[in-house]
Amino acid sequence: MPDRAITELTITRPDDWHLHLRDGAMLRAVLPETTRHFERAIVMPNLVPPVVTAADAAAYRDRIMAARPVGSNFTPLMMLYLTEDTDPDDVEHAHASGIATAVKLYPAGATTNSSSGVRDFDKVRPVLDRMAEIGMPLCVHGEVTDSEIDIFDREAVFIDRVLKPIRKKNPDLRVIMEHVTTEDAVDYVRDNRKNLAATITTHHLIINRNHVLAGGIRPHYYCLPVAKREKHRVALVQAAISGDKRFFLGTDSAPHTDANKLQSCGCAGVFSATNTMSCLAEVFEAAGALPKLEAFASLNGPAFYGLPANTDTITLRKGDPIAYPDHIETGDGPVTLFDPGFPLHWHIET
Ligand SMILES: NC(=O)N[C@@H](CC(=O)O)C(=O)O
Ligand SMILES: [Zn+2]
Ligand SMILES: [Zn+2]
Repeated sequence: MPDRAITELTITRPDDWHLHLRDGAMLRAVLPETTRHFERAIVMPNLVPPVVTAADAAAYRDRIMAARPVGSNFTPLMMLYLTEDTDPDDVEHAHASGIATAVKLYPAGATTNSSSGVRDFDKVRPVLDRMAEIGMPLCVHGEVTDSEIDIFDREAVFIDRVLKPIRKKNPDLRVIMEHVTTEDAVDYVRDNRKNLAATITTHHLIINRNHVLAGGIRPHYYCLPVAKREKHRVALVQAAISGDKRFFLGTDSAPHTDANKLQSCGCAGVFSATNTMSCLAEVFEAAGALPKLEAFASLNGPAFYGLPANTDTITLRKGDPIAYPDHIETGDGPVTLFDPGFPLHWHIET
């Protein structure tokens, strides 16, 4: 039953546990879209070249801080991009000095700018062992890259072939499966109580693969992992609204210019920073779960990362449909905003 009776909701200010801010002109254009509603975000390290060392992360953090809008208290939480050459001592230094919050595992070739990622998972074992020892979380893009595995099966196969062996060898490692898209991933996280959590994106709560492919190809809905069947979207919504502490928001807002999206081989990524909170309010309202939005967007993430929840709040108020822009301008060209396909009535007051 939808929550029609609730028209106003005040929640702890949310955080985004999976965000792409890019760099340079794109960073300057997209950062205010996140800082308007969010207090903190885990910033993905897949720049070109990637953010690999503690020094890279410190320099990138400085560039983000310098790009913050005037008056913003936004805190970027930095992440190191795991390569086969990553030095465990540098990772420990980044963690101990507060420069980096987590490490990101991209299987080589799995997604945008992942060519420096991991091919041989045994080569990164010393880093993973050290992370388990010091309590530093590992975030994973959970898709295998083998060309013979169907793209719709790559997440489920990754769980069996890569994630299970890593977690078996390293049960103390805290792992976050990023942007889960399948019932299989939801079940795997639910069945494994210890040291495992998952982020869910806004768009995967709203679109299934028909939205991408039926009645014409929709490049702005193309992202990785690619949206799956409707039953998987429903499983993601159930996980998000459950209040289960192991599921939390990571928007995976991933800006690409329209020029890079709209071509014969277009980039993967959905840009949703601007309207994410309004979209989520619609999803939770439709599911009769508005009171669970705070756990998903503001409480479960910091709890898993061992950080305090924010002390500030935002208020969501239901009103006339909001006229969000269909794109934002950046120095690199326009970036199209995620279109949920339904009107957004929830205004965000900060
Ligand atoms: N999700 C995406 O489709 N794209 C992300 C990369 C990622 O998170 O896998 C990007 O950097 O553009
Ligand atoms: Zn990813
Ligand atoms: Zn991402």
